[in-house]
Amino acid sequence: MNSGLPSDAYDLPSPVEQARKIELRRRILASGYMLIFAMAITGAMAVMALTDGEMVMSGVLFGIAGIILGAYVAINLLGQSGKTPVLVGLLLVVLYFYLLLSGGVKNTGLMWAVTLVPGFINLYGYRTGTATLLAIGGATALILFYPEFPGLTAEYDTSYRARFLAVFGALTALTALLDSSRHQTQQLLHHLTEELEARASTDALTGLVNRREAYRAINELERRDHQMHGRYTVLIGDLDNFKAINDEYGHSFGDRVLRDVAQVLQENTRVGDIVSRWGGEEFLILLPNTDLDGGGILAEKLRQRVEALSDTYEERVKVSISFGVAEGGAHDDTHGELLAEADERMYRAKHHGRNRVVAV
Ligand SMILES: Nc1nc2c(ncn2[C@@H]2O[C@H](COP(=O)(O)OP(=O)(O)OP(=O)(O)O)[C@@H](O)[C@H]2O)c(=O)[nH]1
Repeated sequence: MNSGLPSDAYDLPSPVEQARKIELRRRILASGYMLIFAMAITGAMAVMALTDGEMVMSGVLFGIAGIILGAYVAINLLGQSGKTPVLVGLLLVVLYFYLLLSGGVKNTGLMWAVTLVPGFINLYGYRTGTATLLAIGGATALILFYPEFPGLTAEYDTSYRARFLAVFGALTALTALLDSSRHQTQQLLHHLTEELEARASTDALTGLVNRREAYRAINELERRDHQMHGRYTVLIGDLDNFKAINDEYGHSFGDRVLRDVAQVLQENTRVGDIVSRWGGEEFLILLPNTDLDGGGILAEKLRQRVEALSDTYEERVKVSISFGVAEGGAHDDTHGELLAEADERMYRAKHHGRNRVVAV
């Protein structure tokens, strides 16, 4: 049974998928900027240390700048991936702890933490970013307040340590708050976009795919057809004497018939098939990987099932449908010609007495 809009029938990325890809690209881009920034600052600090005669510090900082440069070049040569932000984060953490322990140039190393906070939240989002920063903050508190922590050569006085931790915590909280509201707005936008997409592609009365979406699917099938030399078939079905049904039993009964017919069409087609409401009482069914013979057999089955609907109503109504069938895949045809052919066959079915299938 075909239970609605097939996800694999035509795989254009949805706006939400596109937004997610953009978000990942943004993070990878942010990683690149962070590396360039870290390299520039570390290089500048190395030069300052050199001019102050702090040869060891200068050498280490030049070394770190070199590693960052190497990472930047490697990432660009090997191609950026979702793992890039993790690698960049690791490098930045190593640099941070080195500066914390050594004090950096003139004991200004801790200032690096100011860029670490927005940087991490930008790289990992507010949840993972905040968790990572809390872990870094905890480790920093341990290093700063553990009596004679091994490896801590920098000298910070007690109020400086306490103030640093308070600023680090406040900065993390504020940045996380800002990013979480950005995240919520983004989620809301994703949700609204999905809803709008669904509404814009669905027929409100029958729940079938609408004409706009059917066109999109035909374009996609046509594109695949050219690429993969596949074939597909279209059925155009039009309810017979529907005006008379409306006139005799009322518009809301007509609506009920339309819904029932839509359900019959969906229940008797495959998941990859696309059943759309093409117009008022007209339906278009797209059958990927199906030839004219297969399409004709299905159309005949659908015709019989629609006819059988008549017995399900208390009203003495006769519901029937006429189908025109045409096959795509003659590679010089455009879908315009294909639809015109199916339409012309459907009108011939009407002309020859209705409630029938014409496939040649
Ligand atoms: N109830 C209802 N009727 C609709 C809807 N959309 C279109 N119609 C009606 O469908 C009828 C179509 O009439 P016609 O185009 O004359 O076709 P027909 O009476 O089915 O005759 P043939 O197609 O020649 O068999 C019109 O009366 C439209 O008002 C709808 O959403 N609900």
